[in-house]
Amino acid sequence: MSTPQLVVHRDKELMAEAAAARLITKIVDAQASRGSASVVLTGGRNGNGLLAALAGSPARDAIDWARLDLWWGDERFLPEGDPERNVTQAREALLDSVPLDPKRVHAMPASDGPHGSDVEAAAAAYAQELAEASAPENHAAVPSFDVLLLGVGPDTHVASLFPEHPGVRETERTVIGVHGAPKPPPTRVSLTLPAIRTAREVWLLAAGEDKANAVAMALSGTGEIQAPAAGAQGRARTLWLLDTAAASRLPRSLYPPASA
Ligand SMILES: O=C1O[C@H](COP(=O)(O)O)[C@@H](O)[C@H](O)[C@H]1O
Repeated sequence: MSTPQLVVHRDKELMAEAAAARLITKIVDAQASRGSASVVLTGGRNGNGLLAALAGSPARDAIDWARLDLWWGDERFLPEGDPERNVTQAREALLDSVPLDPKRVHAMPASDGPHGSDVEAAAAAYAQELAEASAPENHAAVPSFDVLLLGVGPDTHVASLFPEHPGVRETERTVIGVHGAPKPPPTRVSLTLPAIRTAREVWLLAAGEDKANAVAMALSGTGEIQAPAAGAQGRARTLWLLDTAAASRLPRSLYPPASA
C-alpha cells in the first residue's frame, strides 16, 4: 500500500477546482492508455463540490464520457430519487449534464429497487455487479478502479464505514449492508476497506474546520478500526486533498512544505 501524500489548498472552493482538474487529467490519461477509465464516486459535501467544479470546467470536454465507468463507494439506502441519495446528488451536480453511457453508471441499489428493503441482498447484488465487471486478469472481485474518491467525515468515517462499527472490521466481502449508522440514514450500503484498497489511487477529500480533528487522527497513526480513513489507501497512490482549515491540526511534521 502507498504512503499518504498531502496537498493543502487555500480554501474548499480552490480544493474542489484543483481536485476536479486533477481528476479530468487522470481520466483522460487512463482513457488514452487503456481505452476507458473507472472512477468510484463518493457522497458528501466535498465529493459533490468536486463534481460541481468538474461540471463548471471547460476542460470537462476533454473526457470521453461514453468510455467512463462510474461506481459508488457508498450509498444511503433510500428510495430511488430521494434527495439524500448520493447518486441523486451526483446526478444533480454533474452526471445529468454530461453524455455518459447509462450502462456504465453503476449506482448502488435503492430501497425500493429489486431487493426491496433487504439491504443485505442489495449489497450482495452490488458485489456481484462489481465481480462481473472485473477482467479475469485482475484476479480480483472488483474491477480495477483508476481513482476511488472518499469524503472524510468529522468522525473519520469514509464511505459508510464508521469508527468501531462492524463494517470497518470486514475482511472477506467487498460490499456490505450497514445497519445503525451513527449518521442518518441508519441503513446504508458500503464498499469495505479491502475493496477500497484494490484501487490504483485513493483520494481523500476533506475541507473545513469540522474535519480538522479527523484528518489529524487518521494521519497520526490511529488504527483503522478507530479511524476508518486511516485504512483507506490506494495500491499506487493515497492522496489527501485538504484545505487549510482541515489541515490546521496536523502535526507540523506532517504538514506538506508547499500549499496552494
Ligand atoms: O454520509 C456520508 O458522509 C460522508 C462524508 O460527508 P461530508 O458531507 O461530511 O463530507 C461521505 O463521504 C459519504 O459518501 C456519505 O454517504
